[in-house]
Amino acid sequence: MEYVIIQFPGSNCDEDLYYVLSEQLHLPVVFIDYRQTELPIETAAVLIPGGFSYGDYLRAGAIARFAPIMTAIKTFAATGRPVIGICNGFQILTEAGLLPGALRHNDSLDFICRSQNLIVENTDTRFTSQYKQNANITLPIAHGEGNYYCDEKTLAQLRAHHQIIFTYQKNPNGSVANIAGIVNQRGNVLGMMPHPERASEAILGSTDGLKLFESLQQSGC
Ligand SMILES: NC(=O)CC[C@H](N)C(=O)O
Repeated sequence: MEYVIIQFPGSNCDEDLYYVLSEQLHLPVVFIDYRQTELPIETAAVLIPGGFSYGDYLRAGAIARFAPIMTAIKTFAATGRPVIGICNGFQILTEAGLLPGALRHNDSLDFICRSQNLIVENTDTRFTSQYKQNANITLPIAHGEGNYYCDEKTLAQLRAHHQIIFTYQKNPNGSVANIAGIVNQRGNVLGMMPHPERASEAILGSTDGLKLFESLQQSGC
């Protein structure tokens, strides 16, 4: 089985993800170009990396959602297998309708790049099983459009189904309910603004991100 990293024009965290999965966890990983129309038959999980797909023109993720590979990703997600979108990947997943809500410009209108303290709100997922419930972790954030928005009804549904996975300890961007990461109702699609791949090795200052990929590995993918 292979871990598949999607490369869009403007992706810039694809190599970081590749490094963590292949060099640190010794998992089989392949890159798939956004112009492809199919995923490998042996795909274990799809990872959409951070970056500035299509230069964030119109709205981050708004053009990438029309890329040829997105149809195959939707079909894959519909089978219940795991899809992770990190930062720009989260933006693409909301634009594509695979996750509810939207990512708006940070309320400060500044691009924010710094370490951020988070709370792991739900460890009963295939992405977070290796964390302790309510653990305080530190991951980097780096975004201009990380301000998660959804309406009251959607927020109530997210809460009712325990779909809020990560929250900010101190809200950096105006996100509704301090939301930093969510899953879909079925629990197989995760979107998060912080970057676990940038916190997966001691030399980077934090290894708090590694558990996310270890959780996925432990889930049998
Ligand atoms: N590192 C990222 O993926 C963030 C870039 C993102 N497109 C933004 O909101 O600015």
